[in-house]
Amino acid sequence: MTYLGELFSLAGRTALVTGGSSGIGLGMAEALGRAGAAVVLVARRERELAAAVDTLAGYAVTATAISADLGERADVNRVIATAADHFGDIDILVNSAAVNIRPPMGELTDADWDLNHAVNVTAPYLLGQAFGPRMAERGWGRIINIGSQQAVRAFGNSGIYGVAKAAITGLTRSQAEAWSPHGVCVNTVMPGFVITPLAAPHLAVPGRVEALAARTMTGRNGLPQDFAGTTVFLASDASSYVTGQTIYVDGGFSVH
Ligand SMILES: NC(=O)c1ccc[n+]([C@@H]2O[C@H](COP(=O)([O-])OP(=O)(O)OC[C@H]3O[C@@H](n4cnc5c(N)ncnc54)[C@H](O)[C@@H]3O)[C@@H](O)[C@H]2O)c1
Ligand SMILES: O=C(O)[C@H](O)[C@@H](O)[C@H](O)[C@H](O)CO
Repeated sequence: MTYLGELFSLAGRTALVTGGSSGIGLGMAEALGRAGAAVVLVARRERELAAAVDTLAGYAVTATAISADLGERADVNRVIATAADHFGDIDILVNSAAVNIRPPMGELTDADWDLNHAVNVTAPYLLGQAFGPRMAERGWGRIINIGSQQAVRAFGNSGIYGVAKAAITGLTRSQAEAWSPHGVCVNTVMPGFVITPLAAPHLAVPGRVEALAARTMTGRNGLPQDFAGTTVFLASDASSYVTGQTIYVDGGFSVH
């Protein structure tokens, strides 16, 4: 194998990507698959999942899908119980599924809070609890949790989303402390503003997208493919001494 292959190849690895039917998760799944991993996508809608599997097949990526509502604990448990049936044990876990519930802070309901936490925090926690120890037993693994610049700043009407994203950075550090001694690296990727379906409310506001682009250093908003390199790095042997970290992939948004 070439030097770069030894560092970055994911051949023989299996990755599970939540939110893999759309946006950043789909971009990450494509990157993992094109670097050699077999990919299991988890999201709610079967039609979108099937389309994503087809898209990945176009890049010769081996992929399959599990339809599940990660806000429902029974569904999370089903994912945990069946994930290895497809391509074997999960070596790489990417937690990208999330919801952003946007009423003004004072108008949020208890149900909003519960859903926000179920999808954005509890599901990543439960999946980590299931797969992290198994990776540690096998002596190799990678967990990539998706945070957000909203972990460290208020941003529009999505206050409890920021609470969840701050929790994700803490979860990452605790998982890293627990499993890094056994070859499992755990990191948070922090997007800035990325053009995906989740960002639709911003896209609908005239001038908003341009204003957000101007707040980056690169002068443009993010796209799902901007996460490819960081994802392959964090999923591969190349990152074996990088763990517990909060890694911004945001065109400089967070430091501008
Ligand atoms: N787009 C941005 O600007 C931005 C910025 C910072 C962080 N992020 C984070 O990036 C990640 C991906 O977001 P995106 O922008 O690609 O959004 P997206 O809407 O394109 O994708 C979200 C994915 O999560 C899945 N999902 C949502 N609720 C689910 C549930 N209950 N059960 C199962 N799957 C569910 C959706 O099916 C979809 O596949 C999220 O963690 C998000 O918080 C996005
Ligand atoms: O940090 C973030 O998660 C983003 O900037 C978000 O606010 C999104 O861009 C948008 O709101 C879609 O959720």
